[in-house]
Amino acid sequence: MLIERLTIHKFRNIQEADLSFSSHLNCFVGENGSGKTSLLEAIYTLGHGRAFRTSLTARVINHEAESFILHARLNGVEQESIKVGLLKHRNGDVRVKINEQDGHKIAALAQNLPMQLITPEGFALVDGGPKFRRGFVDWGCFHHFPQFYPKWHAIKRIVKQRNAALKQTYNYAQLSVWDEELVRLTEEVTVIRKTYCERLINIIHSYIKSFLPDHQINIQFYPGWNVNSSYKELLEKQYERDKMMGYTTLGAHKADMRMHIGHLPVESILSRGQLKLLMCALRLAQGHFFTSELERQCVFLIDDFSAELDDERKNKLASALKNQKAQVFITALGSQHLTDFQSYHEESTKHFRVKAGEINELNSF
Ligand SMILES: Nc1ncnc2c1ncn2[C@@H]1O[C@H](COP(=O)(O)OP(=O)(O)OP(=O)(O)O)[C@@H](O)[C@H]1O
Repeated sequence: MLIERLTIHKFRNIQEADLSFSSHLNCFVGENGSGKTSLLEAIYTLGHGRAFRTSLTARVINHEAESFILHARLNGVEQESIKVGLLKHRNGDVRVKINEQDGHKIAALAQNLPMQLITPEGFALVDGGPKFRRGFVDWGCFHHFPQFYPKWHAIKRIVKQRNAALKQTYNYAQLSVWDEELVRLTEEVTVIRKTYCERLINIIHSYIKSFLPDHQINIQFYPGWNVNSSYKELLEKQYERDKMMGYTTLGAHKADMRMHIGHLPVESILSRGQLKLLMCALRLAQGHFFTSELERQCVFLIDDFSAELDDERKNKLASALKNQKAQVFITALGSQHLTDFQSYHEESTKHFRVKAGEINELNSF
């Protein structure tokens, strides 16, 4: 769904804001430290329950306030509008409202507001550890397969218990109490991840073809162990090693979406700008998947867009977003950094100036 209207109360340096958005392109321009990224973080928080630069609520509540409140009216194609709200207090209280009804879980916000984030912090998706790509894959699985998260949470709980047990003087027979359930859930979660990745990787390649036509990037889902072996047998075989290491070395908690050029990981070959394009390809592919397969339009949050991309690539990215009919929120220091988005029609674009935490709509820049 898309965000039609957003109100912000006491979020970082934004004291109060009441904003109506375009369902296409929304541009925010302002000096360093004015509050542009804070605005994107407020939107992100409404879709994830937490900000992207910190998971600590206290850091995003305005210094002089006890809580922040975010409200939005969401609209989808041929769908009734939904009102969502989130309050987080310094004392740990969290309230999620949907259509004026309290008591919802954060996951309900996420279901209604699929989002993709393209920021300098997001680089970890391509040059960081497996947990970032695993999180990315799981975000797609969560939206596509409702049964995914309960199973994945159960795996994480069992692995934690198993790791604690490995540090005690258990023998393998005692550990197998956990392993039976772990194997069953791991197989189920792996089927979901694999099914999703197969579809997603095809879409990623179509974007790579456009953004990085000179590179043959091999993308493969890695389930967390060598698939030629049965996970059950492997757990038994690995027992001595796991015991020595003090944790479960193989399993769904080690899954990854590996990206290579030849035999080398992409981060050792591609330039910063190319890695940024690859990150965009991944994010666009997931957005495309949400729109085409789940019929849920995606919101894109893009911060610090101009750095590291040449004009041709910026143009391609802008066109890809336009073709996807995504709702875009983009920030820049000055309007000159947004010229690649000029292909968007004036009537489908809204302009905002951000100054010392105040956000005002303008007729144009
Ligand atoms: N909890 C908070 N309460 C009040 N102000 C805060 C809080 N956290 C951060 N700030 C301030 O909010 C301001 C806006 O930060 P933000 O990151 O949104 O700026 P920006 O416009 O994106 O800047 P840049 O262009 O440099 O990235 C900063 O001056 C920061 O010190």
